[in-house]
Amino acid sequence: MHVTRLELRHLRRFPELRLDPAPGLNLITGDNGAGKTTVLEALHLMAYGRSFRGRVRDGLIRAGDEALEVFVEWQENVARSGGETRTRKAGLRHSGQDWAGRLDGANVAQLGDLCAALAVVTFEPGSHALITGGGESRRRYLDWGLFHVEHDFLPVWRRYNRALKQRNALLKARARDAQLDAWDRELAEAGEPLSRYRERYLDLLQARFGLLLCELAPALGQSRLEYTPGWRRDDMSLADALLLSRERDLGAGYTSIGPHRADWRVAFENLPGREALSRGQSKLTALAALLAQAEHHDEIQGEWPVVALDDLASELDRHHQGRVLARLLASRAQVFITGTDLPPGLPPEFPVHRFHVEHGAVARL
Ligand SMILES: Nc1ncnc2c1ncn2[C@@H]1O[C@H](COP(=O)(O)OP(=O)(O)OP(=O)(O)O)[C@@H](O)[C@H]1O
Repeated sequence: MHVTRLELRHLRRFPELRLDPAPGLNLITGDNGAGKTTVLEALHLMAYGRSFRGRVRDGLIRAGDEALEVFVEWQENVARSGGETRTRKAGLRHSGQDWAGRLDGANVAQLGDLCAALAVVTFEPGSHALITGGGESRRRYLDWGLFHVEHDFLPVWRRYNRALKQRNALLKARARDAQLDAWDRELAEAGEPLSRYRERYLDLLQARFGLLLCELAPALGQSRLEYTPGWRRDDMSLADALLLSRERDLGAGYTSIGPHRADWRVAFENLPGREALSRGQSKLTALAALLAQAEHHDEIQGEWPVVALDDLASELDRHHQGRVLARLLASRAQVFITGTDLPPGLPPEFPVHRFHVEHGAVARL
């Protein structure tokens, strides 16, 4: 899949901006504060419904404006049609309170519909949190992959989250057992398959992740991805676990166990745990996880997601940059890289499409 047009309005410093990227490697340069990251942020916003730099109400909308708008047009392979492509278009308007989305000319009821249509893998300065941060980003990682490769996943995910919201509201209101029984059943019926999807997906990434990490950070040795379901699944069903935790949950006012508490971790042969990773090593581990996901997407969907690498040169040394870029070039993925200059790890023979951001505008070099 590759983006052919990206337009944004009232996003951070830009009143408006349009970028017509090429397939392959797109390099966006500019001075500090020029707005390079904002361009990737716009793409990420469309693909995830959120920024990687905080909430919309925390300054994503340009000062003095009411709402931001992003428009993306992209080409994607039509699955199993022998190389046929189609053009897709999505638009998003966000005021901080309300949002409205359009996909291929029609309004969408859920932001998730946009996220499921446009696949973007983003690696940015905060991406090490995937390995060293809290479990939410790791659950989101699994769910993102599943949205894109498993058609039946989204309804299960929505059903689970709706049931969780209802159960939590009832717990807060200290509802009666009969009411809670119904939502426990619903939560368990959605939560069991949700958990199996996630575990199987992580398992499918296992081999690719191991190879990528060996290539990117050989000193870390062998590694394994390990899943924890969020309740003692080996001992009991989710329905039983919910019943067992009901008293405690009524006291706390929220559901303390279940797939919304699931997590995964990387177990290293040569290290006691993630705490022993250097910052650079945790970045490389996160990158291996993201690239494993992108490769898997390619295997299932027949094409790579768009890859957005923010400030690559400050994240990786030139040796690692070179390896990552060589791998991406071989994949034929569309890649966006931002930086104040050409990344030092970029081999001179690489074909690159260059853009420069300056004074609130972008120019093709
Ligand atoms: N809500 C806002 N309204 C107006 N301007 C904003 C707003 N939020 C951020 N900005 C400005 O927009 C720009 C955002 O820059 P961005 O982080 O995209 O730059 P960059 O080129 O990636 O910079 P760096 O190289 O320093 O990482 C900055 O100049 C910032 O001051």
